[in-house]
Amino acid sequence: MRPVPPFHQLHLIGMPGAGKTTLGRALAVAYEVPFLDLDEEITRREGRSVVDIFAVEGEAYFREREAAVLREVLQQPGSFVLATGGGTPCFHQNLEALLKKGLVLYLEVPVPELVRRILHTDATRPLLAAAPTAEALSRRLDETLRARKQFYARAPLCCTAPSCTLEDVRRLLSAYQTTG
Ligand SMILES: Nc1ncnc2c1ncn2[C@@H]1O[C@H](COP(=O)(O)OP(=O)(O)O)[C@@H](O)[C@H]1O
Ligand SMILES: O=C(O)C1=C[C@@H](OP(=O)(O)O)[C@@H](O)[C@H](O)C1
Ligand SMILES: [Mg+2]
Repeated sequence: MRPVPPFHQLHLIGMPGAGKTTLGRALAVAYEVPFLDLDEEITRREGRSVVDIFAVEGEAYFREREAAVLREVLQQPGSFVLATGGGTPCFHQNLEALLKKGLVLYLEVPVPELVRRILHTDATRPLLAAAPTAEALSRRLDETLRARKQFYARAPLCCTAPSCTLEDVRRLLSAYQTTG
């Protein structure tokens, strides 16, 4: 019989490169629940990549679609793990929607580690495209984090390990259940 997961919906938030998609997928496997990635859901509905949406329609359009698709996804029945996009909690009252429907976990990763990861990945991140060097990327991420911290800080769960593991999340979930 499938074990009951210690959450109804688990929502991962954090900066680009924090590992939301990677850890989210692993958590879904570990807890035997479906995995949803908000960027993928947007891409599927739009029939084009996030990069294309940003390039052709601009960020405001992307944020509107993101907010609409998020609300749709949050209505899905049953338990699941959701990886949001880095900016998701910061627009259109999305954080309130996330907090209302599930347990929100912030992956807090230091900027130098984000820089290392983003430089080593070939997935394009449109908001960081204007940062051609590691220094520029680092400055850009610092600024972005400064603006977003107020949103991320409202998550009831926060993993501060630079490389958050399944075991770290298990501990956080069990401490959260114990303390209420
Ligand atoms: N814990 C980790 N340690 C090292 N690299 C990681 C870790 N988690 C993710 N990465 C790498 O960082 C990059 C961004 O990960 P991703 O899961 O796409 O982040 P996000 O969805 O938060 O933007 C990918 O190349 C991924 O392989
Ligand atoms: O930080 C952001 O504003 C964004 C992060 C991306 O997701 P990841 O955090 O998964 O890279 C994606 O939603 C879009 O490019 C915008
Ligand atoms: Mg992602």
